[in-house]
Amino acid sequence: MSRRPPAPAPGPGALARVRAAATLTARAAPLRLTGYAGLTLLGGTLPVLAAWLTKLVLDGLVRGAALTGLAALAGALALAGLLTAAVPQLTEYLRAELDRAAGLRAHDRLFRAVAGFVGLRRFEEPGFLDRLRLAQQSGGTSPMQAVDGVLGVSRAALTIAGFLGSLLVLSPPMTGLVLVAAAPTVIAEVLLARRRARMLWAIGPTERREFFYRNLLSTVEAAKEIRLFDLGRFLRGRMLADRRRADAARRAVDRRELVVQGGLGLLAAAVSGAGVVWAVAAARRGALSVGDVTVFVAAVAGVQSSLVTMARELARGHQAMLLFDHYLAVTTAPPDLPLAGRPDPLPPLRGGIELRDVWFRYSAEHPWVLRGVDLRIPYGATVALVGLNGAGKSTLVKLLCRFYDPTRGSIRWDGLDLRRADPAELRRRIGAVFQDYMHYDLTAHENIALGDLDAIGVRDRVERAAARAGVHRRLTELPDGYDTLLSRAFFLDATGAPDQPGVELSEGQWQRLALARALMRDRPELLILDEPSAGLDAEAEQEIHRMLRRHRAGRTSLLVSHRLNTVRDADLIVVLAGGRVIEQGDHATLTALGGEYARLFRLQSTGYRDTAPGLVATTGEH
Ligand SMILES: Nc1ncnc2c1ncn2[C@@H]1O[C@H](COP(=O)(O)OP(=O)(O)OP(=O)(O)O)[C@@H](O)[C@H]1O
Repeated sequence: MSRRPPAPAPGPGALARVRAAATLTARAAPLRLTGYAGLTLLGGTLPVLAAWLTKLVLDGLVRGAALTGLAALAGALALAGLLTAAVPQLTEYLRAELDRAAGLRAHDRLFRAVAGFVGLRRFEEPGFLDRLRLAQQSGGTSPMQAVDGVLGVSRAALTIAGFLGSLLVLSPPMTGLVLVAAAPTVIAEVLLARRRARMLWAIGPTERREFFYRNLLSTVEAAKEIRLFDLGRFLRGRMLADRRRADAARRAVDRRELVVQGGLGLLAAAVSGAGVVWAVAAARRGALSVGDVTVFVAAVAGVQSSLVTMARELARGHQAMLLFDHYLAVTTAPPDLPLAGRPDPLPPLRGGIELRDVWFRYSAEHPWVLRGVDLRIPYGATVALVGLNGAGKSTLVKLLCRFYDPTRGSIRWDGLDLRRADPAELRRRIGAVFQDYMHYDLTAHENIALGDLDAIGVRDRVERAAARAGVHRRLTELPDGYDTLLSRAFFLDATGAPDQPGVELSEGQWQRLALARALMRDRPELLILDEPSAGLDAEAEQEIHRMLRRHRAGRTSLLVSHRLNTVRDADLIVVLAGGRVIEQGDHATLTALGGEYARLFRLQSTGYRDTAPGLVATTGEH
């Protein structure tokens, strides 16, 4: 927490938030909410009813009232006792049920909202990620807590109103004293809740970092390097430092609560002690009956405890509201890309894709990555994009998929600016394999079928894609063939089968699987292959490129690769440097030109021919 994060943007007003939480809960389980609200409010009236019935019984006994009257009162008192015992149990059950229903709905909405961001920008904003973390943590419980807060306050208000009425009858000055003594509690609890919510927001980044260090400990990917470089102690130190910083912030709020709530508790005890002394003295003088004393004692205790409950419910509700605010901010966030109100239909690709003076940077604080790129990917042609690390190749791929819009300039699909197109429609027309592809902890079949969900149950389409990517045989050799779970983290069957752990593939095999996933779309109008063979052995690389050449024939495709021998037969090779296209042409033209491409190609082919150590066969750092 070296730097205080920016305060969260103000959310909707308190009433609007309560309404949103109540609507979400009511839509999740309307009947259960009605039952819960009814029982909660009934619970608020029962203590007052019991106190008055006790008073009437005692006064009746002292007066020597008739047996039938007394019996009726005693029966009513017993019934109130029964209800007092049963209502909390029922309320608790309904609360748990409502909590589950509202939690399910809230998580579903959150998942849909996050999956619905069409671009990637939100996932790179630290402030938004903090909100998302808080929304994920509290999203399932905060709507219910907010509703609970409102109902808790209403129940306490009912009890207070009942007892205050009783107190007013017995002693107006004492009523005022009890109220004055309770006011600071209400104010303090609300202020404490605000402070706690602000503290939770402030330690968000620290906790996120701590989670990162903690998570490293359990990931296979990090395990090798942690051991090799002996990073365990270093990472533990970092993790503990972050944990301690977050704990210190929590402790400071806990201590403040201890002091404030302890002091207020003592004040309340003093007031109620004074009240009891006054009531006993008044009864001794004959100003109060025995029943009056019992009602008075119950009323002072009832008002005080209900005021404390009300203050706590207010505070908890307030805290839940602030957390719910993060949930609302995520679920109602505006689109991360400006979407056309009525997108133009994307025409079938016939002419080609054109980048016109495309400038791009990831944000106003970041440097320009692309600086006026002009490029044409003609229909039916294979265009290869080459350049040093950091030249902007993957960024250009992301713009083509419309994960971002160009900062300036435009990308045109047969003349249509991609900003005017529906991103989902665009992505349906594209087949792509990215440099940083995913490993899904799912079966081999599912890992491939995700490329076209319509084929999730169609075995032969999945097998055809796997065969094209050269991984079919390996998959049939797995213990359960295509149904083998590709994971070391989970077991196949959530209900058991602990003797069937998953299988882990080699990186090259995973890459083929990612390629098979991309090839599930039978006839993509644009095929994007960003380093599709980086993890493959030389033989596999040749084989994959031979297959891809066949697959690409007559299709529009963009191939990004550092291995220049795999791009030499592309129709057009484009060299990117410093965010601009510096050369383009086919292999023969570019080698004859003797520029950057020729230099890189020579460097790589010399690396293969020369046996002298020290010669590097990669394109190096930009
Ligand atoms: N999400 C991001 N936010 C900010 N900067 C980024 C982001 N992604 C990439 N960059 C920056 O953009 C520049 C271009 O990155 P890009 O990944 O497009 O290069 P590349 O040509 O694909 O490199 P490589 O050959 O290493 O894959 C780099 O300087 C990188 O630091």
